[in-house]
Amino acid sequence: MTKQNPLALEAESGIGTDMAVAAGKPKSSSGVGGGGCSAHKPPPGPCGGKFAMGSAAMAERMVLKDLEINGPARINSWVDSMRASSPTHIKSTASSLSANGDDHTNSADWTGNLASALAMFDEILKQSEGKQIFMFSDYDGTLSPIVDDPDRAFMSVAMRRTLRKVAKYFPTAIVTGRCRDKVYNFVRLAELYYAGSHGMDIKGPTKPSKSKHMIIKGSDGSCIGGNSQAVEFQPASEFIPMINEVYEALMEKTNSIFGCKVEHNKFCVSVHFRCVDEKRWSEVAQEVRSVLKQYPKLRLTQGRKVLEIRPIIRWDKGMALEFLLESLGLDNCTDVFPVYIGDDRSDEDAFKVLRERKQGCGILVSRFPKNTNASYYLREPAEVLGFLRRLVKWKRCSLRTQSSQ
Ligand SMILES: O=P(O)(O)OC[C@H]1O[C@H](O[C@H]2O[C@H](CO)[C@@H](O)[C@H](O)[C@H]2O)[C@H](O)[C@@H](O)[C@@H]1O
Repeated sequence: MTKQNPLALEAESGIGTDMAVAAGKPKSSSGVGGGGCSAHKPPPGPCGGKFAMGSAAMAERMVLKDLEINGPARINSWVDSMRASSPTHIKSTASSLSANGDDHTNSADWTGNLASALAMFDEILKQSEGKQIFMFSDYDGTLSPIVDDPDRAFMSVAMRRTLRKVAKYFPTAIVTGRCRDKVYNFVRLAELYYAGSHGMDIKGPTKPSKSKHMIIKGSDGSCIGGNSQAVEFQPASEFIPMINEVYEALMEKTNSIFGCKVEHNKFCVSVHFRCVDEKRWSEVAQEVRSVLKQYPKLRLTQGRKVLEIRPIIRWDKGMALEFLLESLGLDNCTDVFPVYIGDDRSDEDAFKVLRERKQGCGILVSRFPKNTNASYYLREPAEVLGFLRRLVKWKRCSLRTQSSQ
């Protein structure tokens, strides 16, 4: 396997940054490389592969981003960007659509763009023939519907039940921008892999699974992978003090903006403006910028009515996906078919990885057409549930057929 260092800066690759973060001098010495950080666990990759580099070495490779900092135009462009990424939905005849007002301004449909993963279900199965499906899913907007209060983004009982069945038949991972503990509290399935904080906090199953997928056989019958070893990885642990500091500062600065909510996601921070009057979005942007100016080693991306502040390391959901495959010894394996389902911009990194690897498939959850690296779409979490149920049903049937032969 080629040993590359993926843990370099976004700025070096020029990928992934949705909004420019104002550059300035570091506020204090408590940032990268500063004391008091939680211990870094080396990645458990079976062959010390491309994820073997420690986060200290990664931090050394950091350089500042060359970003604009001044002028009112800058804030205007932030607000434009916030609007573009979260346009208010104009109520259309499709009355069930977007109670959350962040899909699209028109009622265009997917027809003619991407194919539905439900309609193409048999084709997806055909592609996966003879391969081990590895299920990856985002959480918010994918397994749970988007709601105003991020603390109340519960998954339905049916979704949880189905996810448990999915995990019985396929290695299954939740990959989310959320703090890992928080998403775990929503999902409460110990047999899953979790990659929280946009993949910067990865942990394998904590419960021995009764699953039927742990040993994966190669076409010659040899064992090519399994989850025999514990998976745990935190490539951004040095950033914890900095993230804590930024969280406190953002809480204070946005305190007076009604509806604004700051969420601590351990290795990143989310500033929610879903419930903020649009007239005050520029204030949100202003305050976030004023804080981020002090932290050149943090960057800003956008999700659905949320500004996400995270370390400027080259690490994202796509790399988390690759890391998990490698941890299971499956990264070079053609007998694996990863299926990644997600609704957010950050999920595009994972879709892109699959597209580039020409492996598995990405499924975008969206009611409206978007530019995407995914291969299929599902409209909403209810359709995700339908897809997962079909997958379970199909697997059960094929196992039954196999055992009766
Ligand atoms: O990667 P994800 O699991 O999609 O996480 C991205 C963000 O998801 C959450 O926010 C989103 O869902 C909330 C609840 O439905 C909604 O109120 C918010 O507007 C959405 O942006 C989560 O709260 C954030 O921390 C994540 O960054």
